[in-house]
Amino acid sequence: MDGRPADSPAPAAAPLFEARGLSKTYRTGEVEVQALRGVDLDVARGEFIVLLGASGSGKSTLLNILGGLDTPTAGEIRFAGRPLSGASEAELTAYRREHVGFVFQFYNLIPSLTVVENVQLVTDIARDPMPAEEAVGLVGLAPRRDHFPSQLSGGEQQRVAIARAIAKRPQVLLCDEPTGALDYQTGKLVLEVIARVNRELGTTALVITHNAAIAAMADRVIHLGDGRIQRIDKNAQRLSPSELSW
Ligand SMILES: Nc1ncnc2c1ncn2[C@@H]1O[C@H](COP(=O)(O)OP(=O)(O)OP(=O)(O)O)[C@@H](O)[C@H]1O
Repeated sequence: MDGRPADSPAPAAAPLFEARGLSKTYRTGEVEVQALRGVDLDVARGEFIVLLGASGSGKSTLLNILGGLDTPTAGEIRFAGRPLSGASEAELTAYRREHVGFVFQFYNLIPSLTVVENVQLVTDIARDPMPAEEAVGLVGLAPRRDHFPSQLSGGEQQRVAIARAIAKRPQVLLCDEPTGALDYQTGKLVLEVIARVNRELGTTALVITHNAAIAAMADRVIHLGDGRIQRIDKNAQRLSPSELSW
């Protein structure tokens, strides 16, 4: 992507992500929407970041560009020192497959497969996965490993989705409103799992939420507004989800 062989070591000191002047304009017929307007951001390896902002402020657009699901209209984005902007579709697909775990509001599990089989879908094709059973254990679902999604609660299904996302040992976990469809207690359990993955596996985590209380879990809180970073708060101390209330 930048002239170095794809498997050459990245500069050790490079942040995991470096975004410079990142802009995104969507054009639908005559209508133009500027979803991002010049975002500059570095994300350190192992960081836990929460993204807050009103509906339409550009949170998902930013997350999708970081995850290689979308491309910027202008600006630069680097992952571990290598540019993602300008990468081909095939390079972005390889990047997503090897390095990025996604968790969305809805779980997208295969109904006819058990918990462990849903995770094996990923471990079967990943380069250096953990055993599917280990991922299922990490999210606390070992006793439910042979159950089907319809036999699980929403929070349990979301934990399967997290197990599926982390089983390939991605460097980054990108979560777009992971607790959006869950009640309070269940949402906390899911957040505990994301915090555990960040802590125990060192996986960098970026979490979009509408719930400002969740911000206390993060190392840094990025407030987006109108396609721009309005403010970045740093937490001196991170709280665990069990210490949060909303
Ligand atoms: N594929 C698209 N085509 C056209 N406009 C889009 C597209 N995706 C996003 N937008 C527009 O870009 C802006 C930013 O959208 P984005 O989804 O990033 O916001 P968000 O902060 O994640 O919002 P929400 O909290 O509602 O999910 C919005 O005005 C949205 O309508």
